[in-house]
Amino acid sequence: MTDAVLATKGISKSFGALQASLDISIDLRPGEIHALIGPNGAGKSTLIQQIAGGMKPDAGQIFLNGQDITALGTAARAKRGLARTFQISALAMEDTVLQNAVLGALGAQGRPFQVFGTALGKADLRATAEQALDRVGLMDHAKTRTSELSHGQRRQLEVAVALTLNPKAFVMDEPMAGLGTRGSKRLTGFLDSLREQAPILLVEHDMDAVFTLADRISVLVYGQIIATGTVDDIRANADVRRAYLGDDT
Ligand SMILES: Nc1ncnc2c1ncn2[C@@H]1O[C@H](COP(=O)(O)OP(=O)(O)OP(=O)(O)O)[C@@H](O)[C@H]1O
Repeated sequence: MTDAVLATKGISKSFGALQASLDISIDLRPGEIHALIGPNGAGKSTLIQQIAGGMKPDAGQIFLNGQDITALGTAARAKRGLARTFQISALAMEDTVLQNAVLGALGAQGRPFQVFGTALGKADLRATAEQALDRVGLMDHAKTRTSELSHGQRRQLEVAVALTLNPKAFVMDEPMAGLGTRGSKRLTGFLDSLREQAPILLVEHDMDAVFTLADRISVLVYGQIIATGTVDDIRANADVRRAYLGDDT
């Protein structure tokens, strides 16, 4: 598996006659943002779910830091440092920003059911949570109720919660969805800086964000990776232009 942080090897998954993933091998290297793009229904979510542990592949393996994690469930993968963000939001909207981050830190320690009042008092948990909030620029909003945050700030808070797990790799599912132009630009800048922390496998429809952020792009069409390469490689690839980007790009 060379030095890949996260890798799939020959992942396949079908739903009846529909082949949603076909022999997919991709990897995520230290410090990179690897974007996964493809038309609607190409199989991006299916692949991400198999990587995160919510869906079992019919065949193939998934490796985190060279270790085979295929048999592990979502929680076990998360504990090992696979941080999936931006699926249906797991934030507690009525709690404060700090409380959400502390809850994340609690989960990271395997104590998710500890009484909340006690948890906030625990200096180590609070320190972990505050450090994560500081990293994403939300410390000024620590006491703000989460429901009062903008969409973009909620995305940042989700990253902060993920950071309390000390992630080895991020898997991000459409972080730009629902954000306006300004919000997308801001989040793009933030994700750009986050790759130093841990590499990011990024599923995203916003091509401006993808072309700005991605070190490499893989293109998925009908369950198969048809190309992997740099932004320039992908822009110039005739198959990709035909299948996905349109010939006018
Ligand atoms: N649980 C399921 N049962 C049956 N078919 C499914 C299931 N999940 C996904 N599919 C089908 O698998 C194919 C791939 O779907 P998937 O959601 O992975 O695509 P996607 O690339 O994420 O699409 P989008 O960009 O619209 O989110 C689609 O044809 C979809 O209808």
